[in-house]
Amino acid sequence: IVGGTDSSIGEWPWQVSLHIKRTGRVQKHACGGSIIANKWIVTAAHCFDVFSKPENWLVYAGILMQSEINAFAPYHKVKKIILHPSYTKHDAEMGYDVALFELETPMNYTDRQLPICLPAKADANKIYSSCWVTGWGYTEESGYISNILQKAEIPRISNKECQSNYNERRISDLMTCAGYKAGGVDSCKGDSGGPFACKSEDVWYLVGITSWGEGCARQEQPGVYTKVSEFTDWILQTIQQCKTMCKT
Ligand SMILES: COC(=O)Nc1ccc2c(c1)CCCCCCC[C@H](NC(=O)/C=C/c1cc(Cl)ccc1-n1cnnn1)c1nc-2c(Cl)[nH]1
Repeated sequence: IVGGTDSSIGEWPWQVSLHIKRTGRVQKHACGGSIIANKWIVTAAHCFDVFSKPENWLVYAGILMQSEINAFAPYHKVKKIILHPSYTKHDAEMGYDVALFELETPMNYTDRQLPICLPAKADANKIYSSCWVTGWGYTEESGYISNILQKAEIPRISNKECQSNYNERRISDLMTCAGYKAGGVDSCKGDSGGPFACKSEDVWYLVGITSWGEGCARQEQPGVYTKVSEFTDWILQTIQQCKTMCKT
């Protein structure tokens, strides 16, 4: 996150850090993700373009700092990775950039690890009071992973305005954009897969999944997020849960 500030413990309890572990190599943070059920994480499909085997992934929940991750830190193993069937590999800019992780063991909820609600399809054009991006990604375009989870409030912009900023690409209705005209605040490398969360009447909804952008925090180059309300049906069908949205 560029232009953000440090989060506090339990501020974003749905945020997880997805680590890659390859034999003979040190594991490292690769993507963000969001808890939506005790066995299910939602993230970006492009996170698996390179590392697509479940056994290579470790899920860390309930943490604020990457330095909390050591040999004794608890993590969840991944049983199954489900990519959206319409996602095309190495092409997040075409959309459908959404994937589900099924955990081998269900996590127990604590005040540091809790699910975020999915927006209803009917809420596709809902106006939210405030929207935030969070993640351990680079804090500068050519930077490095942040130790402390960063947060930044970023306003959504219309797809019309977003399309005008990206005229050589197609900003589809399955995407939503966020950014400041002057730039300066944005998601960046290592944040992808993480949440773009918006609050409405004291309930937080997963409105977007961090997907792509042209550089980080550049002016008139907003961040592009998978529009979750367009995928809520697919997500619920895939995790075979009843149709009720979570209501806290
Ligand atoms: C110490 O550990 C590390 O440094 N880890 C580690 C650190 C970093 C990375 C990895 C590992 C690779 C993950 C591979 C799959 C993921 C590949 C794509 C991914 N993209 C993003 O996270 C965000 C993009 C993005 C999103 C929005 Cl909304 C706006 C602007 C964006 N940017 C445009 N240019 N930069 N950002 C990425 N992630 C990384 C890079 Cl490098 N690129």
